[in-house]
Amino acid sequence: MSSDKAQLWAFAEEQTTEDELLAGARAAADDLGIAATSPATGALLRLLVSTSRAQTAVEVGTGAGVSGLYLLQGNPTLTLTTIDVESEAQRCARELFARAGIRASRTRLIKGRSADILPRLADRSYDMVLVDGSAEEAPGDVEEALRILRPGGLLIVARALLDGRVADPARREPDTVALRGLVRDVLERSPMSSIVPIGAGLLLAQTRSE
Ligand SMILES: C[S@@+](CC[C@H](N)C(=O)[O-])C[C@H]1O[C@@H](n2cnc3c(N)ncnc32)[C@H](O)[C@@H]1O
Repeated sequence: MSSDKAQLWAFAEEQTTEDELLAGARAAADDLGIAATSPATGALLRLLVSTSRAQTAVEVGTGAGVSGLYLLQGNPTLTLTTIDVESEAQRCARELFARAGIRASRTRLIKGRSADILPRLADRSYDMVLVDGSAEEAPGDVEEALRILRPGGLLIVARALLDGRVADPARREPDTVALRGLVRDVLERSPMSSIVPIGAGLLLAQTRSE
């Protein structure tokens, strides 16, 4: 990355200030070895929920709840279904949502692997799906996300550029290869799509309206 680009990226990341709740959740994620959504990415997620007036969202990768709280802040009537394999992470997220004053009825935390849980969710039922679990499982998660999204719904893949690795053709690790293929595939398939180099990269695609 040129130093100009690095400076731009750092500037964008520094513009979002987080309150004590989010800062505490970020520290809890850190203690668990979980990379929480960056502040600038969180702010964009919140804005996307708000502007799209999403009512129903699904998240793969609850972590300690950082991205979930940003989503929930975007619309006071949003309900969030969030999936993670780690019960300790979900315990932190549940506490965070309670401390933030989120009514329990607005969240459904499901412990399990995305490949087992997503197939149980109904077709064409959700306004937004955020995929932020394992990079190698992201292609399968995206297929399920496209099935459960309603027409005109929004698919978001976090960490889609794995920081800079996806953009570097010399990098051939399995997770890098999986995400490189996924980014290309989603951008080709969806006329309403974009890759945003914020945080570790955010891939956005709107499903076709009917
Ligand atoms: C990058 S962290 C998510 C961070 C979270 N979205 C945030 O911003 O705070 C990835 C999370 O996905 C979970 N995970 C990884 N693979 C998964 C899978 N296949 N199904 C469900 N959860 C998974 C991990 O346990 C971890 O908590």
